[in-house]
Amino acid sequence: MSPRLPVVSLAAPEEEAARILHNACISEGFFYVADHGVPQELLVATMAAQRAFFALPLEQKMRIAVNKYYRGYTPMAEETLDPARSRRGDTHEGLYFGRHVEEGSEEAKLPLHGPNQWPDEALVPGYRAATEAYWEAVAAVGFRLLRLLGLSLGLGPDYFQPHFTRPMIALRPLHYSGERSSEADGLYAAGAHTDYGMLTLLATDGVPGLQICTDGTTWRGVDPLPGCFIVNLGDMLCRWTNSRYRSTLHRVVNTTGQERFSLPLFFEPNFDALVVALDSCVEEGQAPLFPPITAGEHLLERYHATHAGYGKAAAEQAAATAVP
Ligand SMILES: O=C(O)CCC(=O)C(=O)O
Ligand SMILES: [Fe+2]
Repeated sequence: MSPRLPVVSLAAPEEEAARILHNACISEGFFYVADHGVPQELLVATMAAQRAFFALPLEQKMRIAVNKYYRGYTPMAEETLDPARSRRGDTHEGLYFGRHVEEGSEEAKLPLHGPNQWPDEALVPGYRAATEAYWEAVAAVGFRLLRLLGLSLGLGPDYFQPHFTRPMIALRPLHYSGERSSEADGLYAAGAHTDYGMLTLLATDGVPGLQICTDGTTWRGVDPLPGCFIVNLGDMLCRWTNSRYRSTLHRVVNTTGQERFSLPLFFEPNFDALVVALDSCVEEGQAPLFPPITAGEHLLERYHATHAGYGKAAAEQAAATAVP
């Protein structure tokens, strides 16, 4: 059995939790978060709502197909997370929900910002209420982790806060089909990838499938730990820390023939947050490994590379916001 990932308890004193977090971030880049305060009933209700939504006929789901703000439904195989190794799209469908941004507002001119699309209340009663409550509760856990991240880097608990005043937090309920993955056929539930952003907070329905690769060669399964989130770092935090903190390669492989549901929440900064290597992470006399980039540009680049439907939506949005 592979050694268990580190556990960061949010009930521990912050300095102690930050130490454990630091060690996890420089080694596995994946860890569990315990004592997070999100009620189990809320998780259960949100999972049940997703099951009900994904069970709808495709035609109903397509009524809220992903829009130019990148909110809404993405059908099976729309995403290919590892185009180099995949021969078909990944065997999952999903939904994107972000922070609500009013249509026509200044903020809605930014790519990825706009109103969410919700399924018809009559078709999936309680869906919106559960999903919104879950979004809020898990985003709050993200803010707790943000304090610990600042502390873990010796920058103080409030260091990252100013970059998260209009955050691009996105919840993405996922449904994986029961189709078995096959490396030989280039078929994955979710192809190997690193996450794009800052932090990902994941809850699953307990069906195994998530695997991580920390040494460049071997894959090991990450089992869900009851009552905990699985949290990992994305490339944005890797850039910010000049690769001190790791964004670890992971994938989802269906070895059981069972369907699977998961709820990743991508905890991302403001669109215009400048992601530039922290001085404390760059050796004297050395150049940073990555040029500065805004969080928004970075995310757009990455979404573009993996989503079939996204190029069109992004182009539409860019054309709509272009200054003549
Ligand atoms: O469903 C999972 O276990 C992982 C999903 C994932 O890696 C992602 O959405 O980025
Ligand atoms: Fe991921």
